[in-house]
Amino acid sequence: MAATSAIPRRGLFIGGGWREPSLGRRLPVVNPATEATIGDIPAATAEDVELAVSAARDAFGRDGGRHWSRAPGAVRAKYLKAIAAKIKDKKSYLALLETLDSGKPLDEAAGDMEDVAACFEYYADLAEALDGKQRAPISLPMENFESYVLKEPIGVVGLITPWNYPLLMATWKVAPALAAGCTAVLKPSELASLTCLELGGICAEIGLPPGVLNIITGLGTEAGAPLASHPHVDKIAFTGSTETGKRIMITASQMVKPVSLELGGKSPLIVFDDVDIDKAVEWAMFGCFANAGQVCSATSRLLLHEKIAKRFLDRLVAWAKSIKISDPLEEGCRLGSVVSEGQYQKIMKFISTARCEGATILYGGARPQHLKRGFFIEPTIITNVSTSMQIWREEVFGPVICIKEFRTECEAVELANDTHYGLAGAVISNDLERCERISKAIQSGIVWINCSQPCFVQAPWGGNKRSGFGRELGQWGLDNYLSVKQVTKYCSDEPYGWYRPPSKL
Ligand SMILES: NC(=O)c1ccc[n+]([C@@H]2O[C@H](COP(=O)([O-])OP(=O)(O)OC[C@H]3O[C@@H](n4cnc5c(N)ncnc54)[C@H](O)[C@@H]3O)[C@@H](O)[C@H]2O)c1
Ligand SMILES: C[N+](C)(C)CC=O
Repeated sequence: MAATSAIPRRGLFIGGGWREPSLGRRLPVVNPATEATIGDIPAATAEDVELAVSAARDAFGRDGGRHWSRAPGAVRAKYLKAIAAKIKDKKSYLALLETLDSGKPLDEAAGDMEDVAACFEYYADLAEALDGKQRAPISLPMENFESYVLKEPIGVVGLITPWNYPLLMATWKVAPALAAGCTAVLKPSELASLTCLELGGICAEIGLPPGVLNIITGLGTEAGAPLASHPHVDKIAFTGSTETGKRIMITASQMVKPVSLELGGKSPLIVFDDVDIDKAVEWAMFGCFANAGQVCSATSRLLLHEKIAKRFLDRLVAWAKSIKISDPLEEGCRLGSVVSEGQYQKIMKFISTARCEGATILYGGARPQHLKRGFFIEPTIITNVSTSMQIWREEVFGPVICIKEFRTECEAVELANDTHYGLAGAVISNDLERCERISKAIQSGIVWINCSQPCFVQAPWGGNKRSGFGRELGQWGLDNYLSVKQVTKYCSDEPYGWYRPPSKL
């Protein structure tokens, strides 16, 4: 079957079924590796948001919540496990769609699908465990009172997600939200929505109660903004750029609506002079060239100890030259295209500005000569960078690494923290005590020691500073969708005794 004939034509997934968008508009889907239009997705607007929120609200309260929001966790777990099983069955097909939509190598997309299934399974287990954690007693200093805590689903949640790991980033929100008993409206990125729409098909196949998950595709301004401002949405969980995150926060503040924000980054990787250079080079490459550098936590600022800088850069260039850049469907591809023409232009502009500001493009910086079509960019290594340059300060979200040297540990930490962002950081050294010191000193939500980027569903994920707040994954991911209620009981037979009783008639 030709790859493009695999693109299904979907509607919006609302109330358990497919609907055409109210205004009948659709957006083209462009394969960024070939520049060919391969399909289209529905363009939802405020009218569709209204329908989706209403379906989610009905599902939340249906029959007093007995079938979903107040059902035993084991009931919700059964659905989450069924979704995971379907994802595994359809892994190759979903990976193909993800690659055609986003340009990422097929191997990477297949790995993402495994992570998607694992995330649904993980939150199925947490949904089952939730009931056993209810009514946790609180120890009080007064014997005539007893208190316990209930964890309740927040309500209808709006989930707005980006294009770099389309189905995986959506799953990090959908799985815990559903496990908690919330009902949801998911708005994936207009640049890559195909696999999220397929998730709608899977929900229908496994018989998820209608309205529990609704999926609306469309532009941020037309579909995302009305979702964020909707008065019947109880929380917004957002992953995307810091600029959009700020807008969402302003909108949500009007209704004092809780938000969690997973935003951009400009993360450092510090490499000391006591390391195996080739091993460290591979982590540096994985940290900034995997997924064509379109990774929120990419370690795109490389800090090299001056004693190894020259040797390290020679090896980095040699390794970078050996990366297979090709159509992402080709076996062994390790660098596909970036997601869109807009992203391609944006990255190229960053590179040309770096050059104009006096930085050296040590390697790459252009379209690979053997690829005449598609939004491909060579892995790009930039040196002679000063801390005031745009390339040092701003998130590129492309296969571009910039490098500075340091002499002392103190200088390395200062350079690492010289950013408004605070998502991740990494250190490579054989001195583990030094690594521990640095992991405490780096101002970020995630620190990797002797590696960069590994990500586990059990461990918390999220940033500090302008990288956002709130944590996804692990138990923290479930807590994002639970509201904590204190229940306190007076349990003495005696009157309280604060007021004097009125005299009897
Ligand atoms: N911290 C993390 O875990 C994490 C993970 C992945 C990506 N990211 C960040 O995401 C960014 C790249 O993703 P992107 O380009 O899709 O980001 P983006 O902010 O452009 O878009 C993200 C989502 O927000 C929607 N949106 C846009 N404008 C909106 C508005 N006014 N109101 C409501 N919704 C709106 C978009 O349609 C999309 O669904 C990078 O900055 C990256 O670092 C962060
Ligand atoms: C969290 N991760 C690395 C899968 C995607 C961030 O962009």
